[in-house]
Amino acid sequence: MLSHMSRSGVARPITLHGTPVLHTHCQPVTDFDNDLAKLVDDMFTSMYAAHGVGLAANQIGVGLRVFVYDCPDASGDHQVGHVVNPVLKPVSALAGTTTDTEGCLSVPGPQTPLR
Ligand SMILES: CSCC[C@H](NC=O)C(=O)O
Repeated sequence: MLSHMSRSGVARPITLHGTPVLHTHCQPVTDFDNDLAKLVDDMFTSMYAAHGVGLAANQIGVGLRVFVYDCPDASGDHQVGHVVNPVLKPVSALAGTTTDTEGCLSVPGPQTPLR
């Protein structure tokens, strides 16, 4: 996989709320092949083009369980990666809390305070 600074992906349009792919369960990835690598590269390029810090595959119209991120952590260091077939689990109270705001590239405009 290329580093995020030298990716050769293609920026695809961001899918907006109301588009069926955003309202349908995404499918697990079963083939870890060049198509997946190209998808991840396109996702990074699309995310950066949209000035985002995270992007799911269905936000560029692909109904697969994949997301990419490039977020500063609490120290300001960028954490960059991609996740395939994520599983959501409750976070321990020991994980601590933080405050920030969050929006969604597929719902342009609103920002919600987080804690
Ligand atoms: C890590 S939450 C990211 C939220 C948003 N990305 C997708 O909609 C963005 O602002 O990039």
